[in-house]
Amino acid sequence: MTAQLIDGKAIAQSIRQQLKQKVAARQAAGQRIPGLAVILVGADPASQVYVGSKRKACEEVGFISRSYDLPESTSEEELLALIDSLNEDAAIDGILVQLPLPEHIKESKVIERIRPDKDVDGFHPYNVGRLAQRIPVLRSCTPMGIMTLIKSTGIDTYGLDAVVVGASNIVGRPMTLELLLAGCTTTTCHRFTKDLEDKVSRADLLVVAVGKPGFIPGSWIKPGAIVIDVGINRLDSGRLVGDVDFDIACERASHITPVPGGVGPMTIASLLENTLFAAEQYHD
Ligand SMILES: Nc1nc2c(c(=O)[nH]1)N[C@@H](CN(C=O)c1ccc(C(=O)N[C@@H](CCC(=O)O)C(=O)O)cc1)CN2
Repeated sequence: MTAQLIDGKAIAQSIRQQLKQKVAARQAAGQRIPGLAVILVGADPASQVYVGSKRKACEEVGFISRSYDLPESTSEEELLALIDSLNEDAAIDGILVQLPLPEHIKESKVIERIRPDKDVDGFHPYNVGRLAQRIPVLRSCTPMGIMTLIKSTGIDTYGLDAVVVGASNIVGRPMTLELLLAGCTTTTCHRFTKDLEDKVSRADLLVVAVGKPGFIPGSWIKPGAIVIDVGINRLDSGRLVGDVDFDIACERASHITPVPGGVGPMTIASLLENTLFAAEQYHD
C-alpha cells in the first residue's frame, strides 16, 4: 500500500481563498473588516517565521493586521497592559501571542488575560472548557486544522481507535478533546506512557506531536491507519522532517500528512477562520 498524501498546503490555500471572498463581501456590504493583532516577544527564529506567515496570510485575505514586536526584556506587566488595551480596541477581533514566551513571563497568566471572545488561538480555559463540554466556539488552531484535514479524507471518524502522542496544551490535549467530539475512542500518550509501541500499533488514527525527528518508527503504523504528523524538525542538512518515519509509514498508512505542507499551513488557516468567527459571532 502507498498512502494517499493529505495536502495541507492546498487545503489551507483554498480556505484562504474562501475567506478572501467573505471579507470582500463584507466590505461590499459596508461591514467592518476583521482585525487580528499578532504579538511576538523576543527573537526566536522559528517564532519569527511563524509570525511572519500569520501576518502575510492575514493581509492576503484582507484582514487588518496589527503587528507588535516586543523585545525579549519586555516585562509581564507590559505585555498584560498591551493585551488590556487590545481587549478594549473595537477594531481588533483577535489577539494572538506567539508561544513560547520568554521564561520570565507566565504563559497561563497571559493567555487568561486575553478576552475569551478575542482568543483566536483557542487556548483560554473558557474556550478549551467549551470544547470539553461539546459546545466549541473558538477552537485551538492546530487541532482544528487537523480535524479539517481528516474531514477532507471523507473517512467516518465515529468508533475509530485514535491515539494522540504528546500532551501539550497547544496540540495534544485539545486534539484529544476534538477526537472525542468526533466519536473516536481516544488514548493520549505522554512521557510516562508505558509500551508506546503497543498503543501506536493499535491506532486507526494516529496524531503525533512530540517534536523529535523520526520518533515513531514506520513499522509501528497499523496497516490502513490515518497518520497525522504535527512535528516540524529541522535537520542539520536544513531539511524539515516530522516526528514519524515518513518513508516506511507511507507503505503502511492509508492517508498521511507530509512535513512540510501538512499540518503547519492548516494552523494558520484555522487562525484566520477563528478571526472571522470572532468578528461575526461576537463583534458585529
Ligand atoms: N500562539 C501560538 N503559538 C504557537 C502555535 C500556535 O498555534 N499559536 N503553534 C506552534 C507554531 N505554529 C504557529 O504558531 C506554526 C508552526 C508551523 C507552521 C508552518 O506553516 N510550517 C510549515 C513549515 C515552515 C518552515 O519552513 O519552518 C509547514 O509545516 O509546511 C505554521 C505555524 C507553536 N507556537
